[in-house]
Amino acid sequence: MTQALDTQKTIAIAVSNLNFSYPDQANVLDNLNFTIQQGERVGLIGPNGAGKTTLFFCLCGVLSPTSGGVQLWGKPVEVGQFRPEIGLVFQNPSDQLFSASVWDDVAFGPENMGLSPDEVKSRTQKALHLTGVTELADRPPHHLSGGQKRMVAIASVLAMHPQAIVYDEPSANLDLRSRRRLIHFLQASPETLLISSHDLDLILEVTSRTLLLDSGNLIADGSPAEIMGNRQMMLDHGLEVPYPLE
Ligand SMILES: Nc1ncnc2c1ncn2[C@@H]1O[C@H](COP(=O)(O)OP(=O)(O)OP(=O)(O)O)[C@@H](O)[C@H]1O
Repeated sequence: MTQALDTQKTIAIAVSNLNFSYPDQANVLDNLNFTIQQGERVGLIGPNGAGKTTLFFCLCGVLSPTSGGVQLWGKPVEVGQFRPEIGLVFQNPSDQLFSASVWDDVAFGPENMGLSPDEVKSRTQKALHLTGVTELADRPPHHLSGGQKRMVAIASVLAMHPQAIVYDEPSANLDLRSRRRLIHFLQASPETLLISSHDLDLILEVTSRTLLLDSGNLIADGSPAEIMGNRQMMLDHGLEVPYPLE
């Protein structure tokens, strides 16, 4: 009994019989089942339109599944209910940044969690420091470069102290130096991570388990080498074996 409870405690994300259809697009997610253990670092790969972003929106309660569901640490996700234990870094950081200054954007989450002004300040400072954007604190987010916006968007999520973070295409539009910095940052991140990307080298460097999604179906779930090194399977799903696995 105790052992069963302990095992359950370590499951951070549980997806059960998850189906999702948009009003004009049926079966975008087709009966997905998987769990992610606390502390795991998982890469989600798949061609354009596979359903990766839709899955992330279901995990974070932005979209309500057509049937089935998601549990975070054993508690069902309800659409629209704020779950501070999971954070979502959007594909386009501009979708996440809306305040007059970087500081205000990063402080927004902790403020809305009802934390004391001292705690909000301390979390904001720490998140800006961790992401290396302290010097941008007074700048308007819409004046920043793509790479700077990305790190501010990550800071705004970190300030809420989530235990799991879902990153949607985190290296999109980053130059080589910013991408390398992001990879180092992700490698040092202590949270449970689920990262979707077409940048398979990043997935290889940062994660230790790969989920392959295509047409809303979970095609494969295994080690990065086993999945991304499988030339035929990668080709069948519009992907290529990343260079280090060739
Ligand atoms: N708001 C929407 N309304 C209707 N259909 C949508 C909507 N958003 C996405 N879709 C459709 O759902 C499917 C999955 O899209 P989704 O954005 O989840 O895929 P993705 O794997 O994240 O793709 P990409 O790699 O191109 O970002 C696609 O066929 C897409 O056209």
